Amino acid sequence: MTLLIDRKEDVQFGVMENKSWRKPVYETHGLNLWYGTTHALKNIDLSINEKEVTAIIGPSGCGKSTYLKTLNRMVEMVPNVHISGSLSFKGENILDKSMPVELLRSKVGMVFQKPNPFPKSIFENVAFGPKIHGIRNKAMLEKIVQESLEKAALWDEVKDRLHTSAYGLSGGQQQRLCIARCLAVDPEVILMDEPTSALDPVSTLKVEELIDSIKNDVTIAIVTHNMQQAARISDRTAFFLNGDVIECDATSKIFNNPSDKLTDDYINGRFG
Ligand SMILES: Nc1ncnc2c1ncn2[C@@H]1O[C@H](COP(=O)(O)OP(=O)(O)OP(=O)(O)O)[C@@H](O)[C@H]1O
Repeated sequence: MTLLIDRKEDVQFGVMENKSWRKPVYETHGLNLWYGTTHALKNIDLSINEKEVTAIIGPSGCGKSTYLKTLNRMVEMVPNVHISGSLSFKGENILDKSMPVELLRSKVGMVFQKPNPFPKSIFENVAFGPKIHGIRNKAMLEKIVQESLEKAALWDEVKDRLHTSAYGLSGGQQQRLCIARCLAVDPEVILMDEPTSALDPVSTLKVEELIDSIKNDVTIAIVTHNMQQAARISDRTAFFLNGDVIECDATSKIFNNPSDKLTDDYINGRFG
C-alpha cells in the first residue's frame, strides 16, 4: 500500500511514461468497506481521472464491483454495509450523507453486465432520463434520442423501429441502447461493470469502439475480466487483489512492465 501512495503522488503531480495525467474526478483515500464482517475494500487509495478510461481488473471476489458501486453509492442499497475513509467526486465528499444521491447519480451513469433496458420502446428508453429531468418538448426529446443513439452507434440499426420494444433488440444492441440511455442525460462519468461479458465477439467489438468514440467526452471506469479488453481500451489500469489495490498505472506499463510481481503473475495468468 505504501508503494501505491508513493506512486499516487506521481500521478497527481507529474508525468508518467511521458503522459500527463488529467485531473481526478474521483479521489479515494483510505477507503474501507465491510459487508457485515466481510472486509471487501481495504484502505483503497485510487483516483479516477477526467476523460480517461480506467480499467479495474483482478480475480473474482477481489472487490472490483464493490468499488465501482461505491462510486455512485449504489453499494449502500446492500444491508449491513459499513464504509470508512474518504471518497470525493469533483472535490465533494460523496460519503457524506447530506450529499443528495440523486444529484450524484444524475452525473454518473452505470452500465451492467447484463443489458437491462426498460420494458418500453427504444425511443422511450432513451427519452426516459431527459423526461425525468423535465424535458417535455417533443422536438427536443427527438433530437436527444437521435444524438444519443448516434453516439452509441445504434441509430442506423434502430431508426426505423424506434417505437418498438427494446426487448426486440439483440443482446449487443440492448447493451448499446443502455449506453445511449446513459448518454442521453449527458453524464460526466459512466461506470461499466463487465459490460461485454454477456456479448458475442462482434457485439463486444462494437461496445469497445463505442467506448473509444465517447472517451473524449466522458470519464469511464470499467470493470473487466478480459485482459485484452483492458489493454485495448483503457488509459490506466488498477489491479485489485483481496480488496486491496496492488498497483494502478498507465495501462501500457501495467501490461508490459508492472512494478509488482503480483500484477505480473495475474496478467500472465499465473493465478486468478
Ligand atoms: N451483497 C453482498 N453481501 C455480502 N458480501 C458481498 C456482497 N457483494 C459482494 N460481497 C463480497 O465482497 C467481496 C467483493 O465482492 P465483489 O463483487 O466486489 O468482487 P468482484 O471483484 O467484483 O468479483 P467478480 O469478478 O466475481 O464479480 C467478496 O468477498 C464478495 O463475496
